[in-house]
Amino acid sequence: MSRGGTGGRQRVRTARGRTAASTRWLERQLNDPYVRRAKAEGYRSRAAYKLLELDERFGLLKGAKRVVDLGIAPGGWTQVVRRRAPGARVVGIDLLPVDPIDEVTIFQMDFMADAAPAALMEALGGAPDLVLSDMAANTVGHAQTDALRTMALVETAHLFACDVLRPGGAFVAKVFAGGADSALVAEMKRNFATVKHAKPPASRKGSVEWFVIAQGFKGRAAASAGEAETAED
Ligand SMILES: C[S@@+](CC[C@H](N)C(=O)[O-])C[C@H]1O[C@@H](n2cnc3c(N)ncnc32)[C@H](O)[C@@H]1O
Repeated sequence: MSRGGTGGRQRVRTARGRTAASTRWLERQLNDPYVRRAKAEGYRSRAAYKLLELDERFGLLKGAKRVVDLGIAPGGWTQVVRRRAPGARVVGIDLLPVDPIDEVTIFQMDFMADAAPAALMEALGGAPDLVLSDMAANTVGHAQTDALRTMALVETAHLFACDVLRPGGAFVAKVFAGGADSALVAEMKRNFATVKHAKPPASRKGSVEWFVIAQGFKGRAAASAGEAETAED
């Protein structure tokens, strides 16, 4: 009886906490110029502006013919790709369902599943010029665990990119807490001509989100040589 009573109070407190959090979220949405712009310009998410800004700075989409979008939902980044690289073949994957986007193949699937890379590549029909990853692991509220889970996604996305990109291609991934860890950056530097970190203006100042931009893929031979070296270390 007393346990039930305490649980009841706990539930009320949790529900109140949730209501306060959703009120704050709603206020932030209403005051966010990127949310208003996304609505006016027909983008599904404010995240679209992050890719637009990264593209302005790094010229990622110029001439892109094949693009993979990891963590595509709800589709803002892919809309940017479709507008900036019309005619590009785009495939995307997400745990969540995504409303269809013209001429884009979308898998509702875990990117970490063994079958995911082959499914993406079969639908793409050739080596991509660009692999994008805006994936973020669902947070569990424990900072270290959350960072590790997101880093696992970035590492897997990087391995995938090195397996499939055409030479000269590029890889962009969301990372947390100031950047990719130093071992991963070193690995990327072996595989790409340039590796930079950026925080586009559309990325909320208070968030720990950054992006790593690796351009000029050196080709699978360089990537495999790096793997062999690491195995011998
Ligand atoms: C920030 S959202 C992407 C927003 C998107 N770039 C846009 O512009 O609309 C991150 C997405 O990554 C997805 N995600 C996280 N882990 C994933 C996984 N293992 N496989 C596939 N998608 C994943 C989440 O479901 C979420 O929809």
